[in-house]
Parts: sequence; C-alpha cells; structure tokens
Amino acid sequence: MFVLVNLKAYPCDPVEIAEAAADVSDETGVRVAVAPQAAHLPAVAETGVETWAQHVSPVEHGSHTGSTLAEAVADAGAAGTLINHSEARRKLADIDASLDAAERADLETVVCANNPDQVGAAAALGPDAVAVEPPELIGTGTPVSKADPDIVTDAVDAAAAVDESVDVFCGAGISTGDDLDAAADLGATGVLLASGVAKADDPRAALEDLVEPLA
Ligand SMILES: O=C(CO)COP(=O)(O)O
Repeated sequence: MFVLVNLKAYPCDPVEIAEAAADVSDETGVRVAVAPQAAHLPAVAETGVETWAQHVSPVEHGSHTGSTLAEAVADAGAAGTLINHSEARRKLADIDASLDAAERADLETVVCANNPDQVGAAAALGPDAVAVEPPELIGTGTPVSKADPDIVTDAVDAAAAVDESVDVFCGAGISTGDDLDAAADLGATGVLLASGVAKADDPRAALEDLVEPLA
C-alpha cells in the first residue's frame, strides 16, 4: 500500500511531518509520500521523504503567470503530483494537459475523482493512479473504506474496465491502520489522506498507527 499525505493548506509544520514520514517509511518499508504546498517542496524533499506536488498546471514553459510548472516542481524535488481535487476542481481537458505536463517532467501521477464514474473518465486519460474521494467524507474522520465501501469497489471496477494498469487509491476520512486495512481489502493499492496526519497533535504517532498493519 502507498500512503500519500496531502498537507493541503493546513497550518502544520511540513518539515516535521516530512521527517516523521521519512523515518516511518524507512523503519517499516512502507512507501509514504508527502505533498506539501508548492513553496515547501524543496524543504520537504531535503528531508529525504518521497515528495509530491499538490498540482501541476496544464502548461508548458511560456507566458503563464501564476501557473505551477511541472518542470519547476520536478526541479524542486517532487517525484509525483496530484492532479485535480474536489477542493480545486479542474476541467477534463485541463486534467489531460496536466497529465501531459507531468509526463514531460517525469512525474508520477494520481488523478483525484469524486466517484466511480469520474474514476473511469480519469483512468481513460492514462494516469499512474486514480484516487476516489467522496467529497462529503473529506475531513470528517469517517473513513470512506468503512462508511461507503461500495464506492471503493466500484472505483476499482471502473478503472479496471478502462485500463487495468491504472492503480486505484481511496481517500477521505482515512486516519488509522484499520482504515488502511479496510481500503486494501476493498482492492485499493494506496490511500490518500490529509487531516488525520496534518491536523494530528502528534503527526509521527498518527503515521505510525496508520502503517502499523503493514509494518
Ligand atoms: O482530501 C483528502 C486528500 O486529498 C482527504 O482529506 P482527509 O484525509 O482530511 O479526509
């Protein structure tokens, strides 16, 4: 299982979380990555943790003020990028062009989707993975893998029907090892989470608890 921690714009310490994630990953052998704010990518990458961007823009080098250029994100130390999110919804054509940009910069990709239909559409664009995240469960602490398991299995089926090589992750409300276990049982090969770590009093303990079933 891949554990991808999206720090969103939470008022957390990205380097403290990155150091904890790097240690937990080293100690357990579980793949853990952190996606901080773009401005924090170099500091997070410096810790040695696998570092992801939260977004890359659907652009190439050129006159694109305010964009997040895939090449710049890769230069800053990112190995991959999220594309699209319920909290920053993109048009299908822009998701497609952001995937092209990420591929140009050799970034691994996870496209977020709200439901299994969107997972199928996203899988058709050829990302490395799609993540199904029901918006109503995001940030609630109620895990999708328990509250709405059919969404995860339907997402796995939807992606497989389009392209069997696309991995399926799930996210929303994931915070414990039990949640991770439940996600794996439903066919997800990774989890995407945020508040369970970024808002935890002790992010290191939260990460340790999360990966415990895999350690
Ligand atoms: O949106 C998410 C990750 O991208 C999930 O957020 P929570 O883990 O806070 O529910």
